[in-house]
Amino acid sequence: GVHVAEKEAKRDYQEVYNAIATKIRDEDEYDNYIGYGPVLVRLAWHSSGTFDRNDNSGGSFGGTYRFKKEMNDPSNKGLQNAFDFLRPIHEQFPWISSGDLYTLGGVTAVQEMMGPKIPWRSGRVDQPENTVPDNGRLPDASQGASYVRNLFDRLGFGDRETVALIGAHALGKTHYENSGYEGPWGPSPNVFTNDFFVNLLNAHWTLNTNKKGVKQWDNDQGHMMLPTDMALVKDPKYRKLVEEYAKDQDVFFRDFSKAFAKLLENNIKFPDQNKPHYFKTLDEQDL
Ligand code: HEM
Ligand SMILES: Nc1c(Br)cnc2ccccc12
Repeated sequence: GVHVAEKEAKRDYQEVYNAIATKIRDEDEYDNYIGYGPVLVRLAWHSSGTFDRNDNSGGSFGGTYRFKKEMNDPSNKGLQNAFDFLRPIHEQFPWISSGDLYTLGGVTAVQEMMGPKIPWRSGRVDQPENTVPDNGRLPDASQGASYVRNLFDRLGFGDRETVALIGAHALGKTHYENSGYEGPWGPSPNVFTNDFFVNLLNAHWTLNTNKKGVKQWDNDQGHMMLPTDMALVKDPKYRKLVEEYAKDQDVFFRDFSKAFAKLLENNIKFPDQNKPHYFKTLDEQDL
């Protein structure tokens, strides 16, 4: 059922943001100098993406990613790097819940990679191991548009929100050992832009079967797209939205911010007194 967030305690969440942001800035060598930003965004998404609006199960509230059943979900391969990155932050701020930490990590990463401000509320409360949702709720990359539409409908999202959210694939890369997809990183691996949409529309894509027998799209500049990425230009309704975001990065940023905040708060009711935080970036604080 829907969880009720606990009333916000007198805590300095900007301090936690700054600790995460400083660590992202310092540890820049991870993943061939892409850094930890993208994998932190993916952890926030995967810890929230287990939500099912049909029975109000899953979602970020209980921080259940910390249990091996969820950590070992094949869909979560590679996210251990984000979990290990956040461990010393959790030791420094033991009062923050796992769910608040995983989602705050994603918000910090988006903002420090020059993405839009993401409003964030505290109050998630760790839940016990017997509340871990079943594996298999996170999306399969080999599928087409109708699968994507159904999966994001289960998460409570329409077409606009779905296309905006998948725009996060401008960040980071696929890793053979994690998902069976291999690709040199995208056009802007650690800077948040609308390049994913520009790339989708402008490059010449060919479908290849890689060494693991997995089908992926490759282009002449060495970028790759997943079948579910390509579905966004094959489906006429999605394609309209891809064209809109490719033309206007500000509209993409506005829609992404709303959808990402909603994703991280699915299945949670927040008390009115828990106001959304709009965190300052390190640059804005001259740190
Ligand atoms: C149809 C929906 C989606 C599918 C099938 C999908 C699938 C994948 C796959 C297969 C990878 C590569 C993982 C690896 O090999 O390390 C990946 C990476 C990534 N995904 Fe998605 N994803 C989806 C939606 C999203 C959404 C909604 C977000 C965030 C809002 C997101 C953020 C990321 C990021 C940032 C990476 C790069 C991680 C890294 O560089 O380590 N994805 N995704
Ligand atoms: N950089 C990416 C591009 Br460009 C296209 N698709 C992706 C899917 C997952 C992770 C990264 C990417």
